[in-house]
Amino acid sequence: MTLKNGPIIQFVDFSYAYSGTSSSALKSVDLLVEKGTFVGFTGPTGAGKTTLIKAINGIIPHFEGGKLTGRILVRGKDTLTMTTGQIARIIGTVFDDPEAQIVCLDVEQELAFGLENFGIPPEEMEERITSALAMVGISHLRRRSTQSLSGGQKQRLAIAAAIALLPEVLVLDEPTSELDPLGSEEVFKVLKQLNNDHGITVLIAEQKTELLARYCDNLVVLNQGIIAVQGHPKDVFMNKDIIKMGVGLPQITELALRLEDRARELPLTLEEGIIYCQDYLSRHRR
Ligand SMILES: Nc1ncnc2c1ncn2[C@@H]1O[C@H](COP(=O)(O)OP(=O)(O)OP(=O)(O)O)[C@@H](O)[C@H]1O
Repeated sequence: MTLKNGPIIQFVDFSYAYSGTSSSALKSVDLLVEKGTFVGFTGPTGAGKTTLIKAINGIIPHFEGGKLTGRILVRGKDTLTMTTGQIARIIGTVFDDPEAQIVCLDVEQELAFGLENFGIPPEEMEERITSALAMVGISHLRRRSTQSLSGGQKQRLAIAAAIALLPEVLVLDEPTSELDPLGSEEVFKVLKQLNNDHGITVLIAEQKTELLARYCDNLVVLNQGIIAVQGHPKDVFMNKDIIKMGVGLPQITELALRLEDRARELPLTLEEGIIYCQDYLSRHRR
């Protein structure tokens, strides 16, 4: 397969079992992520999404141990030969539980902490902190104590702390789990903006298929540790197998499938849904 911008992350026949378990959480995963793309990972609970994220940023196997075969290459280099510090220079991570990620007492310190660890000069830190907070819409919280933030605000802070480090790749494990629909949409908008304007490759594990449908260039469905389906969201949601796996379709897509089993082209977004409904009504008007 030829990629316009070349691969940034590559899984080569990668399998992994957590220590003390006999069955593999990921099985023979082959995956090529093109630099600059926005890739979503979804699948039922226990499918291996978190495991895949932890394998990309080196937590697996560097911290988790376990047994693996195959390779993961980041910018062409095997993660086994890199330290987690070296991987973190390329890959920023946001977990679903911001509590586990936030270590400082106030918002500004939280961002400064990562920048100091990366040896960013003080004169550059100010600009990075200001722009990262603005990008996720929490500039007004700069002086607040991290303990006083709501769950959603903490999630935004965790994202700001990751993007302040200007990673080439951002991996996020359900970063909108604490957010309402509007807040979730805003996070995806921010990620898309980072992807478009700064060329940051975004890899996001997420259950909210409406958002994945709207924002991803490529969608990967995991099931029982294997890549069951992957491709453009439109093609992935056309595949009926994913419903059997328990992957929820975007509501508008589900509506179209209920109206006609063989819809010509499935709508994925509200805008496409409106066009689809107008077309459906004109075809079924007596
Ligand atoms: N630390 C661990 N030790 C042993 N087994 C684990 C560990 N973490 C996850 N697993 C197992 O690995 C498999 C994949 O889990 P993983 O958390 O990657 O799935 P997931 O798709 O992220 O699920 P969810 O949507 O529920 O977060 C599951 O069978 C899970 O029970």
